[in-house]
Amino acid sequence: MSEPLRVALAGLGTVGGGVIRLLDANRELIARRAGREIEIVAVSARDRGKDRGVDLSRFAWVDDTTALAKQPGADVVVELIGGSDGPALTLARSTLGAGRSFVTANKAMIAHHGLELAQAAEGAGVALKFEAAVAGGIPVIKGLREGAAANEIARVYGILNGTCNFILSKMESEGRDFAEVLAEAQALGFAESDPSFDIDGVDAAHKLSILAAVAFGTQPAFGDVAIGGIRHLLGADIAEAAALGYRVRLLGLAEAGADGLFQRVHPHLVPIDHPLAHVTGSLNAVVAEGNFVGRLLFQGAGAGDGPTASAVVADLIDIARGEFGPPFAMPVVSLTAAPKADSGERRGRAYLRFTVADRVGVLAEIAAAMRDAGVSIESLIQRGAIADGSVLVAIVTHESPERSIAQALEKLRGSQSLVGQPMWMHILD
Ligand SMILES: NC(=O)c1ccc[n+]([C@@H]2O[C@H](COP(=O)([O-])OP(=O)(O)OC[C@H]3O[C@@H](n4cnc5c(N)ncnc54)[C@H](O)[C@@H]3O)[C@@H](O)[C@H]2O)c1
Ligand SMILES: N[C@@H](CCO)C(=O)O
Repeated sequence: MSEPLRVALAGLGTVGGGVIRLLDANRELIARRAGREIEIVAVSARDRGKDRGVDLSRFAWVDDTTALAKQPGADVVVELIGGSDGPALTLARSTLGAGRSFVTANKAMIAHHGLELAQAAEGAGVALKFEAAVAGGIPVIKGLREGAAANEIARVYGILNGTCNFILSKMESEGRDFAEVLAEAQALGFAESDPSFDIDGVDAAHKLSILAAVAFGTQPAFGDVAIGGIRHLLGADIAEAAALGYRVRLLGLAEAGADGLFQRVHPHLVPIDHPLAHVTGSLNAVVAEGNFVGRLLFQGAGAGDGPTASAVVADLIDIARGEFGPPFAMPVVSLTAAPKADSGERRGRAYLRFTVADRVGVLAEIAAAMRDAGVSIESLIQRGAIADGSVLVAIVTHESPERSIAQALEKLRGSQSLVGQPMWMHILD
C-alpha cells in the first residue's frame, strides 16, 4: 500500500471530533477504499485542555492554528473552525499557497471567498474540497459535479438548514413556540454559533450560493441571494398552511434564466404531496432538475457530527485517490459572472398573512390594495381574535408577478388597520 495521506486538523468541535471518531472507527475500510491509510498527524483548536472524549495524545498539538498550513509531513489541511474570515481564511490561503490540498466544511468562507480559493488551488495544482459545507452528510456537491455533470440544470432548490427545518417541524407537529424550539435545536449541536445565521436564512444562503455555482457553472454570488428567514413566522401561519394543504419549509432556490441567475432563501408553502413537505427534523434535501436526468432528489442528514464528518472524510478519500477536479465543477476561467435576475418578473402564487384590527372596512382595504395592484385572490381565511383583539387574515393569491404582490403590500404600508408587518411566503410550484 502507498504512503498514508497525512492530515493536519484545525478545529476539534462537533465536526472535528466526529472526523477523528470516524477515521478511528472505519480506518481499515477507508484504507481499502482510498488505496492508502488516512492518518491525522497534527491537530489544533482554541483550548488544548478541553475534554473532547477522544484521545488526542497520539497527534502533535499546534497552538497556532494557522501554522498547520506548513506542518511538516502533512499533505492536506482540514479546516473545521468556521467563520468566513479570520483564522479559517488565513489557514486556507496559506495552505493552498504552500501547495497543499485543503478540505473544509465552512460554507461561510466558501460562499464569500470560494472563487479566490479555487483559483489558488488550481494555480497550485492541489485540491480544494467542501462537500460538508452544503447539506452536511448529503453528497450533493459530488452528485451535481460528477453524477449530473452531463446535464444542463434548470433549477436547484431545497431545505438547506437543519436548524430551521427542525424548528418548523416541531412547531408544526407539537404546536410549540418558535423560541422554545430554537433553544432545543441549539442544544443538539447543529445550530451555528450565531443562531441568527440559521433562523434569518444566512446559513442557507451561503449553501445556496455554493450549490448554484456548482449547478450552473457560475461564480459564487452570495451577495445576489435575496434572504429571508423564519423569525417572524407565527404558529398560526403553519396551521393555516396546513389547512390549505401545505407545509412551511425554509427553501433555498436558484434558477438560471434568460435574464440571469435568480437566488433566494425564503419560507415557502410546499404542497403536501411534494417530497420536500415530508422532510422533517434536522434533515436536509435538495432537488435538482436536469435536462436529461429529470428531477433528482438528494436527502439525508444536513448536520451533526457523524454525517458532517462522513462528507469531510469522503473528500479526504478523493484526495488520497488523487481525484482532485475543479472545486466548482469547471475550471475557474469557465465560470460565468451571471447577472442577478429581477425577482419582480417572476410569476407565482403567494401566501399573505395580515394581523389586523377587528373593525369595519379592514378586509375591504386589503382587497382594494390587491385589486389596485392587479392581484387576484384565490382563497381567504379570517380567524377570530389571536391577541389584543386583533384577527388573522390569510390569503392565497392566484399566480401573479411578484412585482404586483409587492405593490399591494406597499399600498398597505402604514395602514392603521394592520397590526405589525404582513408575512409573505411564496408557494412552491
Ligand atoms: N455542526 C454541524 O453540524 C456542521 C455541519 C456542517 C458544517 N459545519 C461547519 O463546520 C465548521 C465547524 O463547525 P462545528 O459545529 O464543529 O463548530 P464548533 O464550534 O463545535 O467547533 C469549532 C472548533 O474550532 C475551534 N476554534 C474556534 N475558533 C478558533 C480559533 N480562533 N483558533 C483556533 N481554533 C478555533 C474551537 O476550539 C473548536 O474546536 C463550521 O464551519 C460549520 O459551519 C458544521
Ligand atoms: N447550522 C447548520 C449546520 C449545518 O450546516 C444547520 O442547521 O443546517
